Amino acid sequence: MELPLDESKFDVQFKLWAIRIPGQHCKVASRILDGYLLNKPRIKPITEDPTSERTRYVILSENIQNPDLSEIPDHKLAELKALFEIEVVPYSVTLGYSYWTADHILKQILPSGVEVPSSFETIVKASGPERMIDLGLMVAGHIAHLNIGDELLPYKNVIAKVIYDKNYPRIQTVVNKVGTITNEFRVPKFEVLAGKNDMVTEVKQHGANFKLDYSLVYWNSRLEHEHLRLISTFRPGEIICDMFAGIGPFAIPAALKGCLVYANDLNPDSIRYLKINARGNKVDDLVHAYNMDARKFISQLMTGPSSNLEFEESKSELSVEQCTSADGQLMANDKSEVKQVPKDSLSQLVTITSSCSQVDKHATTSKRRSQNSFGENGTSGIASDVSAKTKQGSNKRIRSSETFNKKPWEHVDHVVMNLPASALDFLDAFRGLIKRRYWKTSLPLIHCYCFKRSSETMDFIISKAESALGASIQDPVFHKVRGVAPYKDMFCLSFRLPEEICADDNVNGTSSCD
Ligand SMILES: C[S@@+](CC[C@H](N)C(=O)[O-])C[C@H]1O[C@@H](n2cnc3c(N)ncnc32)[C@H](O)[C@@H]1O
Repeated sequence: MELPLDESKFDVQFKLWAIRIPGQHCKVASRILDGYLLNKPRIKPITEDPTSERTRYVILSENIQNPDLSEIPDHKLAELKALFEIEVVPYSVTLGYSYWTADHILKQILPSGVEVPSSFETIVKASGPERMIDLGLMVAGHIAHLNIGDELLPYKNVIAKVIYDKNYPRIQTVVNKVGTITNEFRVPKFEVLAGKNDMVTEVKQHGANFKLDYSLVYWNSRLEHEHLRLISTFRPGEIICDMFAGIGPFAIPAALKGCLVYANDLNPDSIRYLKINARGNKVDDLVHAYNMDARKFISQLMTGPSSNLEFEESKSELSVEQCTSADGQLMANDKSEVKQVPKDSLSQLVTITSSCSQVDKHATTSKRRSQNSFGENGTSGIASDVSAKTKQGSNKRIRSSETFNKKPWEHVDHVVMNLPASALDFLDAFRGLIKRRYWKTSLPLIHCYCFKRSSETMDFIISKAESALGASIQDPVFHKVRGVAPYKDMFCLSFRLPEEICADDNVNGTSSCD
């Protein structure tokens, strides 16, 4: 059984020497003794003299072991003696649990050979975006998420307590992932090891705020840079289709940048939070949220006007605030009106936000969206904020309006598919989907996330994608997102949808893919 943490075990007493000096000489004395003073983080080497208000103690380094100060060069001592009479006194300092850093404490608790990362302190110091540190530790809002391996499981409570104690109040809940993720929503099971049992938190990423229930929806702070990278390739006014949107880490920032986003997720809780976040970030008019299987979503969205007639009709009926139930059927509107949507009807393709045909509204929205921290025109990230803020003029707004007037079976710029374990398989949904007789411009760019084992080649990944699409891919671009295991990396495969996937909608006797 795991023993409780005995904090007194970390007490370390330092027996030191100090010089008692008149208060007015503190500054000059510390200059003269530079290099010979106690040098410990957060401990001041000049301190009160408990016996007199007129004098101070200058605490000397632990390297000074003799009261005759023989380790200090004579000329420095002579300089001091010219100012005041040197009086050396014993001084003892006890540094305890509250003083030591998390990595210092964990190094002492955990078995030898277990590597405690030196970067552990980043969790304390990180004031900006969430950071990943070792021990399987990830931070989302007030939650520290551990992924403790079998070897360290006997120490899980102590590890959690140290993380909690050393990072409170920034961290208020420490959880450990239990078992492996088996559900299709990619949400782990957690046990709370320290702090309050509160899994609803808020995360800020590059100017957007995300609210989420960490126990109900997928969230991975380690994808922050990838979200930013991909979004930086979107331009204001573009139309984005996010097939596996989660709570919106692509969708919301893209909308903040002035894109129109069709965002879908199978998890009703993700869609509930996506809507909350769209509204919280004031982009609910640019984010259209859907709750269904991605294949069904993309085919209903892009097939053509016939399937979307009902899609359009259903939009006005449905609502904003809630859209939850196990099968995603039960939806409630702003005024808490609850509607039952017939299962398997086209009405499942429900937009939960206001209509995308409000062109004027979008024009102004695009203007407003330029006031955010996302880069544009392929520039990466925060550095381009300033240009995004200043450059976006009326031309862009007009262009945005025109683009937003197009239907998703006429024009989509980017399709995001972030379900790395199986997104490649979902590419079959594009076979025969787009009808050239409706489609107005070049086909969309697909950004399909996947895992690649070290035994696999890029060609193998492409051949998987091509066989799902039933067409060959030109000029594929691979971007390595991150290593997920020693022999497994996550990649983003980007390519333009090949013309061959267009439906053979040979209405007038000619191929409409021409
Ligand atoms: C890896 S997460 C990505 C979420 C988000 N795009 C991000 O970058 O953080 C994959 C998401 O796909 C959703 N999902 C899983 N299977 C799905 C399916 N068949 N259709 C639609 N969404 C699905 C999950 O609920 C989850 O939110």
